[in-house]
Amino acid sequence: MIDEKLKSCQILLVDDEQAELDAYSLLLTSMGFRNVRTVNDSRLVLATLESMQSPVVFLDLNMPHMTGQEVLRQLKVHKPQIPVIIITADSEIETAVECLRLGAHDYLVKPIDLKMFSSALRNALEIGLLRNEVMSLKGISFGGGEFSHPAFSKIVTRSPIMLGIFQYIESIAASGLPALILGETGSGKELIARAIHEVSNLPGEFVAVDISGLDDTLLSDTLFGHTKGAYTGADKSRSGLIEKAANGTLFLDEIGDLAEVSQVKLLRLLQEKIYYPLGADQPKQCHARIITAANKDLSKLAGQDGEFRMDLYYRLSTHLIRVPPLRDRREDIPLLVEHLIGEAATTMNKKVPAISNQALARLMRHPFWGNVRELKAYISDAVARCQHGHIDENLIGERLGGAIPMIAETEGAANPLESLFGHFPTIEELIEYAIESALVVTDNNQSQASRLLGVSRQALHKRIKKRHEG
Ligand SMILES: Nc1ncnc2c1ncn2[C@@H]1O[C@H](COP(=O)(O)OP(=O)(O)OP(=O)(O)O)[C@@H](O)[C@H]1O
Repeated sequence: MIDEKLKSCQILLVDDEQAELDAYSLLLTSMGFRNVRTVNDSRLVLATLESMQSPVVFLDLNMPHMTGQEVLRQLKVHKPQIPVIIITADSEIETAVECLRLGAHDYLVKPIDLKMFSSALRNALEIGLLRNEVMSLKGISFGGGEFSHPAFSKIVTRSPIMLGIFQYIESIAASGLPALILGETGSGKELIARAIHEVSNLPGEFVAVDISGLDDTLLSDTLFGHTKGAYTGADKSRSGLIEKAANGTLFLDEIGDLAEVSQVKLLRLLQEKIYYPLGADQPKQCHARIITAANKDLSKLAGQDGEFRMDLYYRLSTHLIRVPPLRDRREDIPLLVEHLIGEAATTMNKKVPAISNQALARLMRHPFWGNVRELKAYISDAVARCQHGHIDENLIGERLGGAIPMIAETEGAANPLESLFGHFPTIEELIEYAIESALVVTDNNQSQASRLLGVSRQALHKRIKKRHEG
């Protein structure tokens, strides 16, 4: 029997399978528990716990993104007072026992025996309450969502998803295994990669390389280096970026553009940790951690389209981070605006201007297809042009004028496209409009605009040239 006081305690169920979460929720509700919450993405556990009072956590072991073990390690650092009950399959008992060593309160083997379930839960609830009483008597508090590592101070955010990513970074930083960062252009993937490097405390350098537009020979030369005489003009041997990143991190951006033959070389590098400089017979050892990023959904490219090798995708995405676009974390916009105004004013040696509420509201409604980079361009422009220490709506509106409006701004029209063009546009007009908007969003950077449009830099350049000629 579980007494009424305990039934008002909070319980968090963590499992990637919704059916399991539903079944345990139902069981707990039928036992009289009134405060049951569920999380199906293990990266969000810490963020969810921020708003819970002395809960007990039921944790599945086998989950994507972060395993139960990784979550447990994180909880033991940030919320050591919370009792965690591991739910495990028969085949995972060894791992469950390891979890007990890491500080889990108990474990239950599937299929769950109701009596065992009830007694483990009562025990955990009592322990949890006791720990909280002791902590409040001693005036101790844990957590609070603080990320003290200086690496995180460069990433301005208060989005729970981004804070969940910080927690994830803390737990994977030390593993040294490859990480793949997916997200739209300008969303902060490189900042995240740098944060992983810094939190890892590796002695070597962080070396970033944008591999889009590099053919296989150029890529091999850049990463692997060459021996003297490897090709005409190679009059000196040169070590590649893998060597430069030794004991540090090699960050390969735009990995989705990697040619098929280069994909094979990268796979070998990840599997065997060796590579051959151009012209060399002897392999060299790779001592760098590999982090990659893409603004295309590589899992789709690897899946349906087969453009990207599935085996390589799995290797690269041992740790996987999806950075949300800015329009899905609008709560970050005011913070970023304030930060970017300060940064721009300092660079331009100007007094930090204030921004009007209307100007901010205008930014809050904007879709930001170019994400933080686009916001940064608007703010730098506004700071440069503002005259009396004040950024008003006009200053922002002039810049946003040429960009794609949110669908909500065209509400009321029979069709948003008709309202935008004054008639239903042809495909050609839509393409022209998309190109123009991408150039506005990226501040006329053709390389970034081509990424935004999903075409090669050469294709965009050709199109713009044709337009000028015509
Ligand atoms: N959360 C943030 N806080 C502060 N600055 C940010 C943030 N996110 C991005 N930025 C800034 O926006 C710009 C773009 O960020 P970054 O280069 O990391 O994006 P990206 O996703 O790697 O872009 P791309 O896909 O084009 O390579 C940089 O100047 C970066 O400093």
